[in-house]
Amino acid sequence: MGRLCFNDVLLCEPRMIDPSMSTGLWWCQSPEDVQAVGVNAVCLSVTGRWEDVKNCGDWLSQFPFVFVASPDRELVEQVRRHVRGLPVLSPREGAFGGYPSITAFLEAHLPSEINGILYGAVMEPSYGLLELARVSVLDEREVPRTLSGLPVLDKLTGGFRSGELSVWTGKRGEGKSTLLSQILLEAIDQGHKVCAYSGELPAGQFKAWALVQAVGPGHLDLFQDPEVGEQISCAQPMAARRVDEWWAGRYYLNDIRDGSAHDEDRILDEFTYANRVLGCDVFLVDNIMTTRLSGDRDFYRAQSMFTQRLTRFAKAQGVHVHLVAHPRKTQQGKPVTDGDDISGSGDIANLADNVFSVRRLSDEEAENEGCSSLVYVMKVRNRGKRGKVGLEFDSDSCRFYPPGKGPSKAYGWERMGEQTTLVDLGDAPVPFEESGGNV
Ligand SMILES: Nc1ncnc2c1ncn2[C@@H]1O[C@H](COP(=O)(O)OP(=O)(O)OP(=O)(O)O)[C@@H](O)[C@H]1O
Repeated sequence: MGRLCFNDVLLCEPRMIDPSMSTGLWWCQSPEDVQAVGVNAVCLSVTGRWEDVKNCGDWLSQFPFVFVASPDRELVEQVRRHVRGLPVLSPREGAFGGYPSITAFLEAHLPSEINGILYGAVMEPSYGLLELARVSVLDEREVPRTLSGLPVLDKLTGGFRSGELSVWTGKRGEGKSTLLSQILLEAIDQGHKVCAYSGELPAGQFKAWALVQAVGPGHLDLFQDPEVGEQISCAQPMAARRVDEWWAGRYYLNDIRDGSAHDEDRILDEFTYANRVLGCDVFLVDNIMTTRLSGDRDFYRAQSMFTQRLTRFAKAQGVHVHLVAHPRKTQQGKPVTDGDDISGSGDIANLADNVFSVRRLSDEEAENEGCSSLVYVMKVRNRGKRGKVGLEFDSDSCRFYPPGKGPSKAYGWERMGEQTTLVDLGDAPVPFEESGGNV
C-alpha cells in the first residue's frame, strides 16, 4: 500500500486514485477496507487526527462527493463533521446486509457486487448548516433567567437570561457592586446557585456587606462609630445564622488570598468547577480591572479576549455572567449612558448581551428625579430596549428598592423552617410596601 501524504492524515493507494470517476471517493474504516475497495478509497491514517482533515481540503475537492463506505454511524458523523464543502453520502439502511465492514462484505460477496453498496446512498445534512424549516423555535418563556427583583428593570430586560453576559459600568463608588450583590441574593432567592469573583474585597468584608443586605432593615444592629460618628450596620447574629443556613451550598466566592486567583485562566477554571460540580448558574466578575489577563496581547485586546471567553462560557454552560467594567477616564463628571463609554476595548460592550450603567445622584438631581440612583439600560440584545430605571437606596441595609416602595423584602431565609420570631415584627413594614408614587 502506497502512502498519500497530507501531513500524514490520509491513507490511500495513489495509483488507484482517479477523481474523474463518477463513483466519488470512498471513505473507509480501515487500511484493509481501503485495499479491499481499491479504486478511489481512503481512510484516516493511523497517526492522522480528524481535526487535520480540513488541511486536505484541496485534494478532497477533486472528487464530486465522499461516500462513507461503512455501516458505522460514528464514522459517518466524523466524516460529515470534518470533510468541508463536499457532499457526504452514507450507505442506505441494510446496504451492508449486516456485515460490519467492506472487508467482511467482500468475503461473502463477489467483487462486482461492491458498487451495490453505493446504490441508494443517503445525502447527509451538512454539518455547519441548518435548514430553518427544521429548526425548533425557541420558546422565550422557557429560557431560564433570573430577575433582579426590581420590576421596572425586569420589564426592560425580561430578566437575566442563561447563556448571556451582562456588563455593568459606572464611575467608582456609584453602587455597581452593591446592586450586583443584591442581584445575586435575588438569584439565590429564586433557587439559583451563584459564584462571585470579587477582586478587591476580602471574603470577610464581602460577606459582611452581603449579610447586611440579606437580613434587611428589620434585622440590623446599628452602631455609632465612636471616633468619627458614622453609623455602622451589622446583621443581628441570629438572623446571620439563619442566612448562613439559607445560602449554604448556594453562594461561592473565588478565594483571592491565593496568588494566582486573579489570573483569567484561574477565574474561568473556578467558574467551570462551580458550574459543573456545584451547580452554579449565575456568575459575577467584579471587576475586569482587577483580573490578570493572559498572554502578551495588548491591554485592550486582552480585555476583549477575556470578555469573549466569558461570553463563550455563558453560552456553553447555559449560565448568566455579570461583568463589571469601569468607564473611560474622559467620562469623569459626565453620566455614563453609552456602551462606548466603557474603558478599554469597545468590544466589551459589543460582545455583551446587556449593558447597564449605575449612577448615584447628587441631592439636587435626586430631588428632580424622585430617586437616589439611576440604572441606565444601554443595551438589551434580546429586546432592543433602552431606558433608565430610578431606584431608592437604604443606606442601613444597602438595599436598592423601587421609589414609592420600601427596602423590607423578606428573602428565603425568613421563610425557611419554623417561623422563629427574631424581633418584634409588629411595626415592621411589609415587603416593598406602597408609600408613594412610582418612577
Ligand atoms: N444611591 C446610593 N446612596 C447612598 N449610598 C450609596 C448609593 N449607592 C451605593 N452607595 C454606597 O456607596 C458605596 C460604594 O458602592 P459600591 O462599592 O457598590 O460602588 P461601585 O460602583 O461598585 O464602586 P467601585 O467601582 O469602586 O467598585 C457603598 O458603601 C454603597 O453602600
